[in-house]
Amino acid sequence: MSDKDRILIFDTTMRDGEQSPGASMTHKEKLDLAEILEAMGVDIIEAGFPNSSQGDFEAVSEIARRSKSATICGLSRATEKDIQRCGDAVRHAARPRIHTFISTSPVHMKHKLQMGPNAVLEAVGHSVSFARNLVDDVEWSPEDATRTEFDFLCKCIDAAITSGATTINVPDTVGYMHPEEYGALIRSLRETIPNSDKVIWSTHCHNDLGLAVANSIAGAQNGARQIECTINGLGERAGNAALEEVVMAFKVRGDSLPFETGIDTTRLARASQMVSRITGFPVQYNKAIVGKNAFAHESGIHQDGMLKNTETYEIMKPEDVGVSKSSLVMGKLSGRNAFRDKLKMLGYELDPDSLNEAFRRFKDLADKKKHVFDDDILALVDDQLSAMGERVAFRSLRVIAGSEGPQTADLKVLVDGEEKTASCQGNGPVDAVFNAIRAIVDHKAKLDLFQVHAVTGGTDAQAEVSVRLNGEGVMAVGRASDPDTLVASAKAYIHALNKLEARRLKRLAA
Ligand SMILES: CC(=O)SCCNC(=O)CCNC(=O)[C@H](O)C(C)(C)COP(=O)(O)OP(=O)(O)OC[C@H]1O[C@@H](n2cnc3c(N)ncnc32)[C@H](O)[C@@H]1OP(=O)(O)O
Ligand SMILES: CC(C)C(=O)C(=O)O
Repeated sequence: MSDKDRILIFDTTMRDGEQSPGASMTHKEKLDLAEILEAMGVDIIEAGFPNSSQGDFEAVSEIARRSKSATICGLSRATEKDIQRCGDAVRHAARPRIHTFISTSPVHMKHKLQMGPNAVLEAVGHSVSFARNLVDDVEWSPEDATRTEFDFLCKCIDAAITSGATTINVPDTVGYMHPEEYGALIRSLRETIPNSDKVIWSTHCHNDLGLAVANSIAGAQNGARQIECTINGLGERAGNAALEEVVMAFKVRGDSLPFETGIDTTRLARASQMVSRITGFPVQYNKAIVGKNAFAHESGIHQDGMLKNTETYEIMKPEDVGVSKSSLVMGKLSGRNAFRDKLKMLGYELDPDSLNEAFRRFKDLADKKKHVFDDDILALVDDQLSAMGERVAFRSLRVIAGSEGPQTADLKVLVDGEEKTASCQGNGPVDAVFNAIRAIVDHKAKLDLFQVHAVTGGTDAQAEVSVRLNGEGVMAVGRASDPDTLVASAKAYIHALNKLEARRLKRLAA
């Protein structure tokens, strides 16, 4: 038996989440999402606001019909029509719940509802009793509870409990509270209101100050046993508490947060991707738990630590949230150990000198290029290995190109270790480069083929150039890559020339 207290996870992605501008979901998308949420172990799914439209009514009804284990809930104002419609939708579920609410703060009562406190108090009792006549499970929320006068809040909650509410939710509707305050509010309400132990206390925190998850946890620490949250923290304005963050906080910090949920955390990443796809809201790269970078490490010192023991920089395993593995992202901050590991993964084991040279070239490339992909590294090492021991070695190139002309290439190479330079014009920059090579290394071979490919996507992708030379019946293909197409062209030509020379010598020896 676990000694941890069970926290009910109430997902409101399809109700409060759908209130994010632009996040509306189709009938089919809601059904698919409900299936994922239920399979993940969400205890209560708030599937919509049935009286808001015929479409939402049908979606909530169908989700209720298809539900197996989860409680299916709908939201309604404190009006008979809303509550009746909500009851009609959720009644198809094995476990139906009506959630009804009314504002209790002075600003909401005066300006929005245009009702006095007594009328609101009366509406609380009436709405909850009306809902209780339709279903046994009724949740009541004082909207804007955290800006409500404490005594009035207690009166309203007392009326809701007396009228049959089974869950009391305490919304921080405008995300105004900080954790200590919110926790203290939950505790004071529980300590003040009669029969408070007969209901489940719930949190519903908005993220206007970025404190929604922290406030929800403070709520749990002070007696709340239901947390209302959404996948990816979706929701009105800055959103709600993110389900994945709350759940993983309890899982990872069980030592000091003695709570457990029924969530299968290995399904979190998939749910996040699905919500992002449905709503078209991208998940922020550095979003906790489900962001693209949540398990990615780029700097050398971190990568080195990760290679030695993943616990150095990860407090949870990526597999625990449904991400297949951590990634060491190769970039300008990567170190030699991570680079060596990456090469090993790609099938290369270089001697120390070659590794140093490859690492130097990799850092050069990373300075020029934002993302260094595996294919870039492969091209770079292939390039280096094929250039080893060659007679002609590329040193530098400066090209004048563009519409003004004349296109000119200033080339510097080493031939048998001796530096040679040439400056040549041509019919276009590539022609100028090849003319410069010909001017330095006299040869009769003809250019048979010249091809350029982008190694990866993006305008900063490396160019991979292939050059085929035909020297009196002996063919040689040279390849090289570089972010600069002209440099890659020069290197590929030189590579082909070296191969041709090696073959010619082999022939002579034979
Ligand atoms: C904090 C929250 O997230 S609350 C939930 C927000 N969700 C939604 O609003 C769901 C989508 N909403 C809708 O589809 C529509 O607003 C409806 C169907 C609910 C109501 O539509 P309408 O009847 O056209 O009213 P409208 O939206 O213009 O105004 C809201 C009315 O409800 C009243 N109202 C607001 N909350 C409550 C409440 N909890 N109980 C009773 N009345 C309420 C307002 O005072 C206003 O009344 P008025 O028309 O007499 O001024
Ligand atoms: C209706 C309640 C629960 C709500 O969404 C809020 O106050 O933010």
